[in-house]
Amino acid sequence: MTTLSQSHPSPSKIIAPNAPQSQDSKPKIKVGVLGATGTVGQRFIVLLSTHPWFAIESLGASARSAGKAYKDAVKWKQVTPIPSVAADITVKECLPENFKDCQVVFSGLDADVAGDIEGAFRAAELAVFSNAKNYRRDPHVPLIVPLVNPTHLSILPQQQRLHSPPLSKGFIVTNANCSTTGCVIPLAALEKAFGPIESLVVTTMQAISGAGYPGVSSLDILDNIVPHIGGEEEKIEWETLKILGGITENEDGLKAFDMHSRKPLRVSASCNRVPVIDGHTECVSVRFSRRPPPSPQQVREALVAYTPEALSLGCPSAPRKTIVVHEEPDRPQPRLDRYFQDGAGVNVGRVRQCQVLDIKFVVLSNNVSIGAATSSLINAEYAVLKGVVQ
Ligand SMILES: NC(=O)C1=CN([C@@H]2O[C@H](COP(=O)(O)OP(=O)(O)OC[C@H]3O[C@@H](n4cnc5c(N)ncnc54)[C@H](OP(=O)(O)O)[C@@H]3O)[C@@H](O)[C@H]2O)C=CC1
Ligand SMILES: N[C@@H](CC(=O)OP(=O)(O)O)C(=O)O
Repeated sequence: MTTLSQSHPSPSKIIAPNAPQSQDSKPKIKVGVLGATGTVGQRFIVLLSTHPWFAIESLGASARSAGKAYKDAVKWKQVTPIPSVAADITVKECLPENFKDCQVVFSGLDADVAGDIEGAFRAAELAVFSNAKNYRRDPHVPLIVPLVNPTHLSILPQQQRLHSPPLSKGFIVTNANCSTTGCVIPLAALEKAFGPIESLVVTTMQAISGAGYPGVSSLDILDNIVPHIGGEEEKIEWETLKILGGITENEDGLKAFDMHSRKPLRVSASCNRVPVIDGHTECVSVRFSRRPPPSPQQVREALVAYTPEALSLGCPSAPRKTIVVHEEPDRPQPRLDRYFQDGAGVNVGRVRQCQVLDIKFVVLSNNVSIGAATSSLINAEYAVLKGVVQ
């Protein structure tokens, strides 16, 4: 259910040139993929097969797939062939003892099972980078969009200390819902340049691949729009606050996410499923706290100038251009723009004045790449560079 376009740029074209030599010259870190046969799992396999720091060691999925060679277990939907480094690996059940040679696991697990499995892997001292929603609301688990708030990793020592027994290497880091991710990256750029955003109204047009494989039935989605995606609007509304909020230290010395460390941001989201294979499009309107608000041209310049720490630090999977701003009146479009930079950045267009709030624009993000697997990878790269994963 993914990536049917023929226009994938080669991953080598997006590798940032500034990855520190010290990491490149070290032995590769052995990693596992949980949910390796799924939509997100397949994207992990493609990205990891050429990764400069990580090497695929183990693959996990359900009991239905366990015991089979990966190439026989997976319904491969990528436009490139199954990478040879993964094709003959025997898929295992998602039990920590099957992943004991890994330092890191990436999870593309179905949310029905991700909670228990990821918790068991953390308890077994594995570093877990998850796409699933299960731990996102946990007050000790960072919810990280790597091009926005990687510094929230600083809560991990507390997560490890509060675990019983305390952990030395195991932890869980989550990334956000794919629609939240696409929206929050331009918002972060705007807040950096112009201060707090007071209100946000967002309407999404979400791709079919967001629902995994086999996903939405063809009879439901062809020639149609489905104006409901269960739980999605609520996730966008609270995840945005956790990501853009700060971390404070309470009187008891414990760190806590502070979703309201700034003037509370009011968010209203409306979510729709549309007959597009990959790429979520979102129509966004914002009101700034600061008066007068920035002009559309100032907004365009701020979006283009946004440079996240993940890029300047040298995370190899960080896109060179975090936000591409289109000038054409009919861009971005999923079919034309979703694979630019291998889907690792976001595309913004139609930046203009809003007669109700201040500014409105359209954002397109690749839900399977920056909305899922690529974000997990950059989170892990950042953690390596910060010495959190050794
Ligand atoms: N698709 C997207 O755009 C995004 C998805 N996500 C999240 O990422 C996760 C994966 O999504 P997606 O790839 O779309 O889902 P898929 O349905 O395509 O894949 C689910 C994966 O979970 C595995 N699985 C299912 N049941 C079990 C089990 N009992 N034990 C072990 N493994 C199991 C499946 O293995 P098997 O093949 O053996 O059944 C498969 O590998 C979900 O939590 C989703 O919400 C987040 C952001 C974006
Ligand atoms: N619900 C999203 C994808 C997803 O799985 O989101 P989450 O990880 O927040 O459950 C979509 O359908 O496009």
